[in-house]
Amino acid sequence: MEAIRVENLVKRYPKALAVDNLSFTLERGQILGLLGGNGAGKTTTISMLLGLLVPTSGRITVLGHDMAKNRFAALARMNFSSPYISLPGRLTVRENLEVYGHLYNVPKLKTRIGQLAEQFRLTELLTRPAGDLSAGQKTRVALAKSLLNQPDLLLLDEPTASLDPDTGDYVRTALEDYRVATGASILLASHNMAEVERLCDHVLMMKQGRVADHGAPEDLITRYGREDMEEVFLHIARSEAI
Ligand SMILES: Nc1ncnc2c1ncn2[C@@H]1O[C@H](COP(=O)(O)OP(=O)(O)OP(=O)(O)O)[C@@H](O)[C@H]1O
Repeated sequence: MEAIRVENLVKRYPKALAVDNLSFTLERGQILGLLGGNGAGKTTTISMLLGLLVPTSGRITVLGHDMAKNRFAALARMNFSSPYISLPGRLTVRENLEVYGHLYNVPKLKTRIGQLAEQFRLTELLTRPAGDLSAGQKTRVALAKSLLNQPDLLLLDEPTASLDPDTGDYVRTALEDYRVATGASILLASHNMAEVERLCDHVLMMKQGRVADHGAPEDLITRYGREDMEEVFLHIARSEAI
């Protein structure tokens, strides 16, 4: 059974067809990269996978559950981080993690928060209001929050966009370790092609809401006769074809 199965997914806004008949699967234990230029439909797709947006049509199955009928069963076993969703700013970092921990019914919450604070270098920040943190510090809190319930499926929208190179590298290692330790599946939307090459087993290149191409990063690089995923991305993004 796949972690995610998306079939003929469509999201039509009044003035934009954001997702246009999208189909893909994420195999268990794999990391799938969702790539595409600005406005390609990545965030809209992730929002539908999370049940935050209702699809215009199509079907989403997450961890065996049809999201239209049984999304709470799936949501309990998944989590996400996104720069577009901010944590309550007046609550401290610890209070934020406690609120989410209770929502997810996390056992031994204090210990879990301590582990994640250490892992994401947040220990010194636990008593600070979340709203006062820098962009990179907020990102680390969002990542800690995303692992609170030890999800089987993690949806990450540009997880390292605001991190300095050292912290970005550290976070990528943490995500790899989490996947190896738990067998979790990860969907990763990213504009960082070096990150995609390092982390992703498979990538899906979106353009105007559709799949422009897909494959393992090394296969795409060979197929397009390029040096790296940055070049493959530019080639697909600049070509006329979808
Ligand atoms: N709430 C909304 N209402 C109307 N149109 C929207 C809304 N959200 C997104 N869109 C449109 O849907 C399309 C896809 O946007 P989306 O945010 O999914 O792209 P993206 O691939 O995540 O882009 P980026 O890399 O810039 O974050 C765009 O044309 C955008 O203008």
